Amino acid sequence: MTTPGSAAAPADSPAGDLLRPRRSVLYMPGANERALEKARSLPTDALILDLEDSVAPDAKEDARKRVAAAAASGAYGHREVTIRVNAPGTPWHAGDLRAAAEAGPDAVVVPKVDSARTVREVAAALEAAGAPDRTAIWAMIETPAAVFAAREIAAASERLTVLVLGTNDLAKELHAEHVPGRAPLLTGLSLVLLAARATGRVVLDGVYNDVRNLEGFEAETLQARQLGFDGKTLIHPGQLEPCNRIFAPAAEEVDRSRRIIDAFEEATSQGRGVVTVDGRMIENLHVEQARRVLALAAAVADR
Ligand SMILES: CC(C)(COP(=O)(O)OP(=O)(O)OC[C@H]1O[C@@H](n2cnc3c(N)ncnc32)[C@H](O)[C@@H]1OP(=O)(O)O)[C@@H](O)C(=O)NCCC(=O)NCCSC(=O)C[C@H](O)C(=O)O
Ligand SMILES: [Mg+2]
Repeated sequence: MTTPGSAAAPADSPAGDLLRPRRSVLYMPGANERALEKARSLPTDALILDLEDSVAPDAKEDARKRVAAAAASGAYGHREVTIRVNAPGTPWHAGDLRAAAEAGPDAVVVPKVDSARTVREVAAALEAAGAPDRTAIWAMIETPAAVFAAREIAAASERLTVLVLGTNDLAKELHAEHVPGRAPLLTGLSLVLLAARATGRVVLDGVYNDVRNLEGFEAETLQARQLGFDGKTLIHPGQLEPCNRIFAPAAEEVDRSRRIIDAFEEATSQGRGVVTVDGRMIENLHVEQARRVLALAAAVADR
């Protein structure tokens, strides 16, 4: 499978779809009609219509109907629309999967996945319920067992395209604290990133809970980009602008990428395999990185 974001992946292949920008991925409570309505005009790359933690048990059935109708409505334009079902083992899981299969969202987000077997069971349930081929599985990695099994989880099904960190649950399971810099979570974040890259999957960072603290949010989002995440999951519209900005290639990065490609092409035409740009060594691997930046910038510009 081609690495996500590889400029070489054809646009109409499954790997090509992995180039789709997923800088910002906004959760919204499935029972909140106002939020479902508002999302139609928000500048988010993707939406997670939530049936799990943000919906009270008494509201689950009603939320399922609202979310299925929203996902089937076609009202969200370029935004990728996903449904987060309740976790395997809960009374709502099977019904949520059937409703999602019928609605045909871009993806079904499965929380508390802890093994490859769970992914295979979800894939089989979606098949049995007649889900369209285009409906992918996004697996949430939010337990220590899932972190250790992340590579097998990622490779368990062709439908599985994205790993999503559940950092609130992971911190809870670890008995860890949420601190600036996220030292207690870094091992887990890195293992999931490695699993995603080893299997050619997209990987999204977890949420930042302090919705009024934009300075803290920006610092964490920058860290996520530097670590290698493709985007971040969000809980409030106020987090969209900084997240989209931080995860999009900056103008200087695009300019430098063009210069790297031009300089390397000129060097190879003269029989050289290495060159410097702005005083730094450039080899073919840097050209591949530069092509990926340009492909991502073009995909973002299409928005
Ligand atoms: C966090 C919130 C409860 C804050 O709500 P509130 O204080 O009411 O926000 P505002 O008054 O600032 O809202 C301003 C307007 O924006 C709309 N809004 C707010 N949030 C959203 C949203 N997520 N999507 C769409 N629209 C939103 C409000 O309706 C206001 O609109 P208007 O009426 O026009 O003024 C709230 O933001 C919220 O509920 N967020 C989502 C919470 C959620 O989905 N949680 C579950 C997912 S996170 C998770 O589970 C993590 C994972 O599993 C893990 O383990 O880490
Ligand atoms: Mg969670």
